Amino acid sequence: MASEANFSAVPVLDFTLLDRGKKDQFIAELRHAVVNVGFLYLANPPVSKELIDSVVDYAPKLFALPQEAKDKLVMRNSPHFLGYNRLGSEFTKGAQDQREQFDIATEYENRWTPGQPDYLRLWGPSQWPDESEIPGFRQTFSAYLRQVEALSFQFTSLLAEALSLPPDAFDPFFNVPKEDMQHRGKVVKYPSVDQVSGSQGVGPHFDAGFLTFLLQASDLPGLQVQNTSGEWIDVLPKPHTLVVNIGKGLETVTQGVTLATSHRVISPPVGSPARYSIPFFQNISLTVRLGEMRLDLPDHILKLKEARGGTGKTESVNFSEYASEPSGLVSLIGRIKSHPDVGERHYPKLFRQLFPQGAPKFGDAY
Ligand SMILES: O=C(O)CCC(=O)C(=O)O
Ligand SMILES: [Fe+2]
Repeated sequence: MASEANFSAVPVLDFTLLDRGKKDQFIAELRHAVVNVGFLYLANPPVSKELIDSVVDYAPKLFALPQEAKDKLVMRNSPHFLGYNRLGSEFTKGAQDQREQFDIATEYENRWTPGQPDYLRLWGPSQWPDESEIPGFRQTFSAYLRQVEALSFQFTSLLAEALSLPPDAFDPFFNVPKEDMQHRGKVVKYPSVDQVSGSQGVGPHFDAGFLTFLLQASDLPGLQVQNTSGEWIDVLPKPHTLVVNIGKGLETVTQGVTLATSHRVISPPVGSPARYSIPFFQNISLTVRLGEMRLDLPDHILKLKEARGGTGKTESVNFSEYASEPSGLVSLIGRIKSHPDVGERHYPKLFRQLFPQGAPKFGDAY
């Protein structure tokens, strides 16, 4: 019997159903999408169209800055793993990813002092390009990330309802107040396959945290998600949508009822322009231990998982620590594995525990 999770397309949910007296329909569609697919398009999201147009417009301009200006913002400068990475500096399961990227984040003032756990240093200021080189970039991206942050919290309430939980059921995973948190974003460039060495934009991986909200900033194919039969399903760009997907953290706390789905990006075809994307990764509090925070899911919801049958094909690495460690440590370990050069410089002790033989040449994206 074909399990329901052998989806052949990513469902589209229209956010305006909520304002049109059709919340029940939205919630039912959301339940189906998070349980059986782990990915959805959110059409007409409550994010300003002007801001979306503006960040899409800025993306190529950011990468067109002189190499020297980009290298000034290199991630190695930052204990918060924020900043620039050149093409080819990340690997996924041993194979080189063909993408260039800037990690940025919502504003956050770091209050770590020596003696406190290292993972409390994970959040902090972004490295922004010079205002004179790309005027308005910082303000525009900060405003965009703020709006997606607000959406992300609204979305976790809707998700709670879809799982027959009270709307505030996910609150214990966030800081109090919720605004006292940092969420991460990226601006990513995938050059066409003839410009790079190989077609792996980014290899198959799971996202780590709670929810990801992805803006596909080019009208190009490339993003694909894997169903439980192992087939790769295209997630072609659709105007006025964000792509939303479940991270391993959320999958863990929902006891696997919601699905973190493996996905990858294939480099754009020969001769085509570069593909740009702008993901937003919703974080959870650095201090929560997910293993201690099971949600009280009702039986009829737990049964949806059995009805679904299988889970994704891609092997999951890096997430076993969620069972016992604070989420901040899980994230920090993931970041050091992805960016060993940053780890070696800013977290030498933990770096040596993870890599007793010294630095690998490249880090693993996941
Ligand atoms: O660029 C994309 O479309 C997806 C990127 C992605 O999956 C990631 O960076 O985690
Ligand atoms: Fe991803």
